[in-house]
Amino acid sequence: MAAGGVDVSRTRQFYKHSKREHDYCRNGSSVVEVGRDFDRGARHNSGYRYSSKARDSVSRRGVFGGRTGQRKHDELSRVNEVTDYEDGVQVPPEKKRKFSPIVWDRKEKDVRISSKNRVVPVTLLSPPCQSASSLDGVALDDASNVGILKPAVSGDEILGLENSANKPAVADGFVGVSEFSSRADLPPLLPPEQFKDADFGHDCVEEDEFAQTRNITMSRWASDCDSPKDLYVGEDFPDKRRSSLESGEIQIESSGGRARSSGSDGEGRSLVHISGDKFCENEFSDDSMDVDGKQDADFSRSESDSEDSCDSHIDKSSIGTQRNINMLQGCRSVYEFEMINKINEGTYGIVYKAKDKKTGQLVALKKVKMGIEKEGGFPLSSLREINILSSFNHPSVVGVKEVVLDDFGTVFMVMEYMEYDLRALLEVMKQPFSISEVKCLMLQLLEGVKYLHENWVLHRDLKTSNLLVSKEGELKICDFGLSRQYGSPLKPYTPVVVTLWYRAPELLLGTKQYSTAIDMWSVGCIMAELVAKEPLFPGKNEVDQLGKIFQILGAPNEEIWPGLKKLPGVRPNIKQMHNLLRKKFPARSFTGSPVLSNLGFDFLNKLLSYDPDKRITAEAALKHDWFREVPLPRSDFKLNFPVWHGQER
Ligand SMILES: Nc1ncnc2c1ncn2[C@@H]1O[C@H](COP(=O)(O)OP(=O)(O)OP(=O)(O)O)[C@@H](O)[C@H]1O
Repeated sequence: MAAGGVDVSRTRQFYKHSKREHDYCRNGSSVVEVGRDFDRGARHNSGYRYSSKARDSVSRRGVFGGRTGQRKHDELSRVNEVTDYEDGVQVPPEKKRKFSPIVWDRKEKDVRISSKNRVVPVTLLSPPCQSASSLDGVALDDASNVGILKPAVSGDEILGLENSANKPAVADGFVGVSEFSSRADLPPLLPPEQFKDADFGHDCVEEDEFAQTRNITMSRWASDCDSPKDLYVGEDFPDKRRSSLESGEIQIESSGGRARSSGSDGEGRSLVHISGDKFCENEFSDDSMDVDGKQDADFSRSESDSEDSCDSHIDKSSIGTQRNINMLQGCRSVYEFEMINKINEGTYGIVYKAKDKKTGQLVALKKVKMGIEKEGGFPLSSLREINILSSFNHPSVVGVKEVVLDDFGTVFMVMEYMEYDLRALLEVMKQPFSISEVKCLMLQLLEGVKYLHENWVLHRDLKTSNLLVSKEGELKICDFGLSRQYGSPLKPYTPVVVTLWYRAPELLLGTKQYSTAIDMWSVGCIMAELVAKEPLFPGKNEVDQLGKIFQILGAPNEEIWPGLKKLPGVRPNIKQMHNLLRKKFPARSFTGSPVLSNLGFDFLNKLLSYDPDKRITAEAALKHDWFREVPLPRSDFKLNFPVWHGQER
């Protein structure tokens, strides 16, 4: 293990030594670009150019506007629950202080949401410090209609949130927000151990079920203010019930409404606040608009909407380096973009390539699909994604510039446009990536994952189709719909996360207290896929998935994975005891098998360690000697595939 980290500047030096050429680019000629590419130069305008300088500055400056390493250390060391790392593996779960970049404020503010026919009072927790108070957000009313909040100026606000129908309250989907009729109804906080032996499965309640209130909150990500007092959500905080909330979780007030278990009629009031700015009055009567069809290749409409900005009241100096600076420039209309083509469709959104008519910049517009979660309405996973992405600023995390709306209230996330995703790329490539290219991609991925984990976010759905790549060879993590913040001590979360093929064994075995190691397992699966050009564990269901893992890595036992027998999940009947990973990735091959050097194999093994506490962390992974041996990470990595049309993609 190297003593120092492989930071990007060093990596770039490594790259320079690499002479290997792309061996796959010439094979991509059958793919034809159909979409119009208006402004290639503008691709990175809102994002972050992949330069060593810029990357260094991001890693040096810390993440949320000036939290220093020392400070972090002090805060962490104030408690006796610190996760430590030795030789890059997580030392068994000592506890660390819950410390999350999002802290929900505690002072309540009465706010009313203006509905077409009524004004709904909701409780808005005021931001912890001044800079955050100038921020707006997207909100849901009790009918799960989305609105964009006006900046708070007094305790008695009227917010422009149209409430068109008395639909059931916020969908939970993966998020599973608890609702209670009032604060007084809140059940007592259950300690995690009471959940330990609970059943789980597809009905398993998500972490938010353990949240006790539904309060509108303000993201701390919107603020530079990070006094330790603000950050503590633990014993310092008088209201234990609220302190039990996983910090940073989207909290929703539900008063006079229903408890989910009661299944009553959705009279409750709910509001979710995510960072943003600018009050936009919109009608949210129709939750979807067929952009493909009706709007055709242009979102044409009056362009004057975009002029309607509210910059004036924003103290930009207080915003720091966070990405939500873009959201502060006002909520624009989607008609200010010209749609070029559909790129792809996921569970939660349809992604279009579009051009900003004003700037000519290419963007990706992700249209939020309404009503796809259990209770209909605006999906909380999308709120979560917007909240997280608009707060993050890292070259390896896809940038969200702003949120725009159409006339029907459909929400679109405006993201920086990336030409490829890794899954699609692997499918069309005839040859696998070279090792130096894999290293280049892995370094970028690990930097992004390290950034997320340092900021207390688990992605929970890392996979090749959620890794976007630009023609310049930049990799960016996308799709934060399943991601969530975590804290310490760990709380029980649903194990039903992460796409099956990339799901860690502890999740498959039903653990509810998991941490960053689950993402690292996914990173291991991704690395194997990049090297071999095919998924490592393509299971058909959860038992089959575990079987595939056991067949290659050998069935785990208590010796290599202490605590294994306590995990509740079903084990496939596989007696294979030997680790056959080396056979799959030999040091040399004459048969075309993907090869890995000893260091490469050691690295992959550490990513795919059964025991999550021994699994390598992102930080340690970046320091692994594999990145320092020849072939070095490629410095001039570019992709020459034509950008294929959405339909083909
Ligand atoms: N910024 C972007 N630039 C270009 N393509 C993108 C961008 N964001 C997403 N895509 C494409 O759209 C696809 C779906 O995006 P995304 O994963 O964010 O949607 P989703 O609905 O959350 O998907 P999932 O079903 O995996 O949850 C991606 O796999 C990628 O191909």
